[in-house]
Amino acid sequence: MSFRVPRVDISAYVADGTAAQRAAVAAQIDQACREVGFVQVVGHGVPDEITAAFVRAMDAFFALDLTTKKTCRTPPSVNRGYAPPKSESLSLSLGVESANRMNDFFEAFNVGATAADYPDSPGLPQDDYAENVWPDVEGFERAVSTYFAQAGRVARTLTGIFGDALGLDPDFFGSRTGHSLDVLRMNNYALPPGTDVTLDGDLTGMGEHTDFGIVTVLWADQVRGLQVLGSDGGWHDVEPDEGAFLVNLGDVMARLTNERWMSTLHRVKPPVLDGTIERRRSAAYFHDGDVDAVIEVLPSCVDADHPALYTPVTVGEHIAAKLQGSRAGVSNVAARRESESVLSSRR
Ligand SMILES: O=C(O)CCC(=O)C(=O)O
Ligand SMILES: [Fe+2]
Repeated sequence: MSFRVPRVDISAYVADGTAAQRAAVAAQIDQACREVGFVQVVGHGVPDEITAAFVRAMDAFFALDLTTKKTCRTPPSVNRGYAPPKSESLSLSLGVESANRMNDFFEAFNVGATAADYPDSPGLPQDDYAENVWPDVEGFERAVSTYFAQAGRVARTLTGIFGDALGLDPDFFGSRTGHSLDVLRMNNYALPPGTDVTLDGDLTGMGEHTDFGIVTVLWADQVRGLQVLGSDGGWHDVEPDEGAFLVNLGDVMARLTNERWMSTLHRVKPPVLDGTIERRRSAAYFHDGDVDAVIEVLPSCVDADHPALYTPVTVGEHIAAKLQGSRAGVSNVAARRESESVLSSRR
């Protein structure tokens, strides 16, 4: 069976679609989430100019010299600012050492929702809703913030569809995402000119991982590199369709649905060309949910044949354990179910 990421047009939810049109979208999303965990989403309504200006801003930042970029670093406990190449190891978010004991070579820049963005939720923990650091790049903050708002709007449209697809109370996601921990991670997979990749062995752009939250809205250029683990046990190259966002579910959805929906393993291995890698960029918007929202298996997803696979956890506890792995290098021992699937994919 060939691997394919289904394509779904969500415009019935972005504009005023009829009930029948929306039901058809929800049914397609349900099928994609059960079978693949990744979806090519079109009809999202994000204007091309906003994405193009965002990508230009991202390029301008990554073009700065390393010393300048490093002035935008934050401590590992704060998921903001610049992460230099090899400072993170995504497979440790699952409690698995990277296959070659090398950290991931991507560099990243993170921005996220701050406490000030949620004036109706006083007293949010400062580390989780930290202030952003902005580089001194003309127009960067405006272009990135504009895109951030659009990607967040798409993520919230998607949770509306998820609620319908799962037959939940219309307020289910709204009441768990009023002060959602949202982060936009801009990724640059590039090596300094002249790096001989054969010396570095089996190079990892970004180690195998599942995303942590509810849903991820990914923009990526069309350079190959992203690979998704199929139900056949093989890794498959996936690129976003022209004008589409690649959307995937994170662990919060696997927990809620008792794995009826999939938080699918993926990794990045940029192609090697003439002894070095071809540069690749992506930007992942993570919509994770409120830090204090309790995530427990939906009663509708449990029966005699499907006992609950997870105990309740707050979004904050879950994300903190994951970030301890990827950003601070402390292997996540709580991710037993996920690490088993990584290890079996290596056999
Ligand atoms: O670069 C990509 O295409 C994927 C990035 C990713 O998986 C992530 O940032 O979590
Ligand atoms: Fe990811």
